[in-house]
Amino acid sequence: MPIATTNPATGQVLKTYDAMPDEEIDAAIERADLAYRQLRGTTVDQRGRWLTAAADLLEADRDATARLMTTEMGKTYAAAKAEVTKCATACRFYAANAAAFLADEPADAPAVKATRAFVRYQPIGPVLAVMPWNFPLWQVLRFAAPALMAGNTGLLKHASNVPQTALLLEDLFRRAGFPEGAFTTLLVGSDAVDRILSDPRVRAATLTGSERAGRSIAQIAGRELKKTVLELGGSDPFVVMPSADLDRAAEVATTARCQNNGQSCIAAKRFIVHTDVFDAFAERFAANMSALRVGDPMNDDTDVGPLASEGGRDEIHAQVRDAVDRGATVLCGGEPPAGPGWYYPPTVVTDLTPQMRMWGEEVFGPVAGLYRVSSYDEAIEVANGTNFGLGSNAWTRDPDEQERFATDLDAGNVFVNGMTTSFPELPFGGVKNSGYGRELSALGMREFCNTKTVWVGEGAASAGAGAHAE
Ligand SMILES: O=CCCC(=O)O
Repeated sequence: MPIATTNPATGQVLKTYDAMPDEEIDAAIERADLAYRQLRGTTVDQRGRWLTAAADLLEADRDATARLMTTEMGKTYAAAKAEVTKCATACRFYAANAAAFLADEPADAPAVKATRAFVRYQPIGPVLAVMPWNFPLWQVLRFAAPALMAGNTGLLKHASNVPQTALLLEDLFRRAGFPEGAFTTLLVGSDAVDRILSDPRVRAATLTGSERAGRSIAQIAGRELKKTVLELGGSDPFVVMPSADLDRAAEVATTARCQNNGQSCIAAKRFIVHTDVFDAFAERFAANMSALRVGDPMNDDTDVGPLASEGGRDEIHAQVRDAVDRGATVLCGGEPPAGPGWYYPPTVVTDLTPQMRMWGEEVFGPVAGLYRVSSYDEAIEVANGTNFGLGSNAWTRDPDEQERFATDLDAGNVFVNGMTTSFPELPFGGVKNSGYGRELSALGMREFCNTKTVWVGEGAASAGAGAHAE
């Protein structure tokens, strides 16, 4: 895939880049390693000041950054502005909380026959981040903010269709004051990942992307014995039970499916509805989906912009066609409009069967699958019946059912009477083929720390648990 900015609203190639040669990659890794040695010697307060400066810059440059993201991958300008704001919030969150997250944790010293025992969190070095185009700023920031606060450095291999956003990120951290090399964008293709991750100076990798990309990174990291955090695809269930507030559920379902033009790993994709309320929900949902305005992502009144690539648009249309050819029913949408741009209308498909691609595959666009079930158990069976397990949503006003869904849904996130959303305060990640490890919260920061056990016997000097935070 060429490294290029191509406007999905027009199909026009706006800017292309050559991939970095190997010598430049090696030099960047060297700078990242040197910066790590420098950064780990700074205080958490200092790093917090730099990250706060990054938040200030993000807010000051919000509109221009949002325009760039919209131009590169087609999300609506309104969504892009919200993404920038969310990134600034995450930076402030980690600037404020890193000291607590990194503080020594005292353990029960007498139980382990020590005078003192504690856990200390320390950085591990340069981390490779392989990131996707769908939230081109947020996916990177949610790795970079905790990683830099912990004293690690970052090497970014971003998706090839968002090179300018990738370069903006490097510039952001430099302008915020982080040392040269603390965060570097590598304009490279995926063929360079093996070389980068095999370098002994690179200590770990995080990837948000496809299952195929996750397997590839995990293989290299396995060979090199390096830690990985993987956030892969999802085909999130959205279960609606008879006691649900149907108007609200149908409204949130529409947002949950079509957020980011339908291209979110945690978008609700499979709508599993109890037969008692199926028709009422389906009518509301299809009406809401049909009412969404599809068009130029820069227009304020656009709800759904183009898909990020022609291939992505063709893929979801092929999934819909496959379902229809095998007997599914389209309640709305289902045909891409003529004309320039990679648009696809909000679509609802029902009468799905396990033979259809849509049943088990992730659909990465504004296309909803609607499933009828006749009991709680059947809802759980369908909801858990894919290889994915990222987010999940359950709509019920029955407190017992709420409890049961929280336990029974096989996913990294369960949202009851709401849509799956990432928050800096909450861990984020999946199970099954949706990946492993957690981003965000204290857990996300500690994924790339050495969780060091310190045991001190008789006669030791008095450094110790409680205050230390690098
Ligand atoms: O695409 C997956 C992540 C989406 C989010 O964090 O909101």
